[in-house]
Amino acid sequence: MFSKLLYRKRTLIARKCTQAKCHALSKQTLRLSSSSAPPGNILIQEDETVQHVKPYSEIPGPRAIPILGNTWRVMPIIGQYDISDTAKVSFELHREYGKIVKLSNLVGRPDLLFLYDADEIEKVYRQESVTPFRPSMPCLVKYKGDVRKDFFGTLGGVVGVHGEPWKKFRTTVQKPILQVQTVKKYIEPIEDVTKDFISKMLAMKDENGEMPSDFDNEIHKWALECIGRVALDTRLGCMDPHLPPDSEPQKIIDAAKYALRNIAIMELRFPFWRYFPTTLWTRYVANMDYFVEICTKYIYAAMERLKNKVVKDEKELSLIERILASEKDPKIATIFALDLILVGIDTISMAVCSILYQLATRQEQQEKLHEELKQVLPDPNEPLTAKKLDEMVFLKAFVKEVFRMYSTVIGNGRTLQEDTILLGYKVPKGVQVVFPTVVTGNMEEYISEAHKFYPERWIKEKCGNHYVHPFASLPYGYGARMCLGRRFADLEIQVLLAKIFRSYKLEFNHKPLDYKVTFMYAPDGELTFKMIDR
Ligand code: HEM
Repeated sequence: MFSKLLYRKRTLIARKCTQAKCHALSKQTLRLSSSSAPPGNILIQEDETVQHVKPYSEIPGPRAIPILGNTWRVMPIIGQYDISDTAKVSFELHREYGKIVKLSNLVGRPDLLFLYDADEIEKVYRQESVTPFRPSMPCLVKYKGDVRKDFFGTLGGVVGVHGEPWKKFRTTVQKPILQVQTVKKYIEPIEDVTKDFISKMLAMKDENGEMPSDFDNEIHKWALECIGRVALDTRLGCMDPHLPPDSEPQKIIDAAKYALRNIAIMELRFPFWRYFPTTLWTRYVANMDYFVEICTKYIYAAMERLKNKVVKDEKELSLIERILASEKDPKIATIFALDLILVGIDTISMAVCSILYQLATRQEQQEKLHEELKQVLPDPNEPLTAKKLDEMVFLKAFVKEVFRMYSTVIGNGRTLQEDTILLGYKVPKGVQVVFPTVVTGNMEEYISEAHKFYPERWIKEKCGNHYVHPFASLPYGYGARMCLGRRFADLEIQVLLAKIFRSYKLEFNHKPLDYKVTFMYAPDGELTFKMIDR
């Protein structure tokens, strides 16, 4: 039995969607923490309708079986949900159970609560504390806090770290990495990397003018070269046309893929790795150790360079040099670099795979982009500037539309820090709430003509009556824990698209590809784009 609760619900409020500059209708309800709630099981809305607050146990969802709970559902062969296709699972749960779905009794982890209501997602985000808890990566928590406690000590970084230690670290690094001035300094270096990448693409064309079957790995190399320039202050040499499989860059890419792409398996299937060193866990640790070694090597080299540098103004310093100059302990820069490299390769690479595939299969839209680029860059060889990037309005809208329709990160989430009423159910603290943006970003209720690929919906002057709920599609998350690399991710994507599509056309003349989740949601198959001179 649960106690009786009584509270007021705010009425619907119509408001302009700030993100899309289009109007969105949103309703908000008040949070009800167990301590502040008056007793009762009735919820009175401002329009005086009465609704009952239902217990957590009544939330619909797949039924758990004894001993194996719901874990069996994600097991190979016997499970009904394929863990490698979490996007499909997200759609299936919504179709079968509605806007709130509970996956309970998962062995070794808290319940997962899938929430498909943008207003309620907004509520959870807006009510989060100054130390939001993103439920992710217990394997990384074990690695940083247990296996390599000797290295990390009390400095865990930001990824997989929570509470005060997270806040302290994030406060130290957030200002430099999110400052527009810092990001602008990297336009030229990122453009240099991208020019090298395009030369490489031209050299890679086969007799049909197509990219090789492992072109996605080439995109990973471009992404690593960019992030290496930002987080390690070095050019790692990924653009070398003859990189052997055991080269340092390829080993970093493989390690990042391994660390991220096995997370779902380690977290959702029976967590044997918690109790004894499984093969998966042993390889995970070896990969993470490799990251520690690489980051230590390059950050100490950057520190040595800085010692011999005559600096007149802080503005002359790179991102890493700023952190090294302001923090006594070089481990802060090393652990920061490790977090950025760990999550900054696969995310952006898969986003780029998806965006290029969408452009290559939407020739009309690609022409619009080319026309815009011709206007902003009449001379294709003139260097990019912040002002020119600002003027690429259609380019940015196209990227947002890909993120909305094919959400690269299929969802985000928060562990509730307090009991909360969600869609009329009393959800206890500790439950992990999942926001499946891959589904909410495609719901007609929140996005007009959601099924239509329409980049203009993101352009104020062109969106007409289209509305976008501001919490239906949040590619970089929201609030104090929002993506730390978002400014660099946007910059890298913009530079790449501007450089390719100003001078070349991409086509994809093969069977359409399905989307699938590895760690990110991206086209599943060979990206053999045909590259044609303009
Ligand atoms: C298109 C590419 C990317 C997407 C879609 C993306 C998306 C996200 C999302 C959804 C989160 C969780 C935010 C939240 O909990 O509210 C996140 C966190 C994070 N991202 Fe990104 N990201 C991308 C690229 C990058 C890159 C390139 C870097 C590094 C340079 C990066 C670094 C981080 C870090 C460090 C966090 C953890 C922040 C924290 O917990 O305090 N991301 N990202």
